[in-house]
Amino acid sequence: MNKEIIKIKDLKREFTMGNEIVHALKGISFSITEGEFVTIMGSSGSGKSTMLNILGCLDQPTSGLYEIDGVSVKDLNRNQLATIRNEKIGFIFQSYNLLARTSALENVELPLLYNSKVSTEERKERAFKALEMVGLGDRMGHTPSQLSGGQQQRVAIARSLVNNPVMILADEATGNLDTRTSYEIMSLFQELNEKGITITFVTHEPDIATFSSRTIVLKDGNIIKDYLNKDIQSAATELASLPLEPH
Ligand SMILES: Nc1ncnc2c1ncn2[C@@H]1O[C@H](COP(=O)(O)OP(=O)(O)OP(=O)(O)O)[C@@H](O)[C@H]1O
Repeated sequence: MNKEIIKIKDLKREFTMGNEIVHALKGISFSITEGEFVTIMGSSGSGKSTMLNILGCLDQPTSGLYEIDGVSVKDLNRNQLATIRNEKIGFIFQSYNLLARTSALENVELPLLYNSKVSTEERKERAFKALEMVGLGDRMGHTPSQLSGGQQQRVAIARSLVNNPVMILADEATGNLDTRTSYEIMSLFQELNEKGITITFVTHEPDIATFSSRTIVLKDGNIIKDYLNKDIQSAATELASLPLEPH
């Protein structure tokens, strides 16, 4: 059986707004095992960002268990959380978050700059290999403005891979791309997943979710569906039956 990368049990996140308590996550439980490609989907206000922030160790739950790669994040201090973020998770954002005047290769090298055990030579070699994995080996000297949106997102994906994280966490990673480029990026995620990379992808777009192998649907802070996308047709049928409001 594959290793559990994410384990969440009865996870709650509450926010205080004046005299009111907002129950953003109402007692969620699920696991993600090594090699899975999971979409967390839901309409606006369903709890996706709250979930993502907790998964990425940017926020802590009010109660419940969250373990990543066997480490319980509860009670970890700031430095320990930062180490988990740097070493165990590769982040990908909607707006790529690349340094503007810096080449693709240097952008991909960034996560390794903080690792004193990696020599300059090894850093460049690993960054180049990551760029090759996303099909941009021939663009390593280009700055972001010399690349298309899809290519910029590929650089960001290479950057997320370079540290060999246990999981990639993508936040609306196709949100700035046209439909064709979005599908190309999702096909790239599928290729990476076939190489064994564990992916958790947050989106509000049902057609994007069909590229993953499993979909977890949130509504009002609860999981209302958690199913395997055995094929595109069954995924589409499942998604069509969901009570999702437009975003
Ligand atoms: N810092 C906060 N303070 C108070 N309430 C919050 C806070 N963050 C989120 N919430 C509330 O928690 C609920 C879930 O919000 P969340 O941002 O996680 O939803 P979402 O699915 O990511 O929505 P969107 O797709 O619009 O970003 C909402 O009711 C929201 O208003």
